Amino acid sequence: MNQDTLNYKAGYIALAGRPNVGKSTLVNTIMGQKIAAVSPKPQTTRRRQLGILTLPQSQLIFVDAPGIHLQHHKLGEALNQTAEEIISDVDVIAWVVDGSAEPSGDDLQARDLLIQGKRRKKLVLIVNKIDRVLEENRPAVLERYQSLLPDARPVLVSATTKEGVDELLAVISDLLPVHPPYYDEDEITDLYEREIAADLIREAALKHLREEVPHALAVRVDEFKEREDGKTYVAATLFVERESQKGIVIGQGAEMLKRIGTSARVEMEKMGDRSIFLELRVKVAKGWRDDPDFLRRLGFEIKKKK
Ligand SMILES: Nc1nc2c(ncn2[C@@H]2O[C@H](COP(=O)(O)OP(=O)(O)OP(=O)(O)O)[C@@H](O)[C@H]2O)c(=O)[nH]1
Repeated sequence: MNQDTLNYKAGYIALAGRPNVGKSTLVNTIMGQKIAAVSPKPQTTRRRQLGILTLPQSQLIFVDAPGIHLQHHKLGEALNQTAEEIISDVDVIAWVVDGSAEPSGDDLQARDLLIQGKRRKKLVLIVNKIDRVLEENRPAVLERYQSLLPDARPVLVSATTKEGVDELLAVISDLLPVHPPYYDEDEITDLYEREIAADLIREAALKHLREEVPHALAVRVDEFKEREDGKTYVAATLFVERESQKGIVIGQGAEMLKRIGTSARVEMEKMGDRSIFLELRVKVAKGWRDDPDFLRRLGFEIKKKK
């Protein structure tokens, strides 16, 4: 074993914060490709998202914890529970906040959840969106958030301009335990392809449907396989709660579903650099948001790290 292998660091990092602070955008920036669903609407991240960054000296496994929020549905509970469980199972917890906004009640709620599960965890404070903050105001913004989590190592970043992102990676790498890499570089793509496909389809649906159905929509990827003609065949089901929503998702003459399919396919092709044949269908699953079995099947469960 050479020196490098002995000092290699690897670990899990939870990105936690209220919805819309830019967690998904940050993961995408760090990974340099589209991994997590990004949308201007809050609460797009419905389940555990992973981006794994393998550097020469460290492997950073990002867990994009769901936006922590209160909701009456069981889905809300599942989201909060997921966040808690993720946090108890990581090496570093990063509290992501929006530096262009004042700290809000939701921020504090997210922070309290982090502190609760803190036990021996390393903390990082990621103040995002600093491209929207004037240079001279940045120290004050940093101080305001830092006073809310004084034990954390603070970093100012912009997920959109990439400012501060290298420093962030250095700070996190520094906090990780010495550990061999958890994943081979090749393994990473296969592992998450289906999940990424489901997210891209969901994202496309949210984009086209606007306010009409979003929260009642779940996506399951049923098939994902390479075909002999070189295309990748992907079949997925969009679940809605009511017949009327099914009609909206399909649209007149299946126009809406076609539009969703095209957008999703384009994004999937961009990401994977290959041709995709995408088949979508829509099904009604009444009350799926309150059905624990359904939620579990869609991936709202915690896989323990290996
Ligand atoms: N100006 C600016 N906008 C950003 C930055 N990071 C994210 N955004 C925008 O903020 C909005 C929310 O970003 P997301 O990445 O979807 O937020 P999120 O925290 O993952 O939200 P959920 O998925 O709902 O938990 C999007 O419109 C992003 O384009 C940033 O550094 N600067």
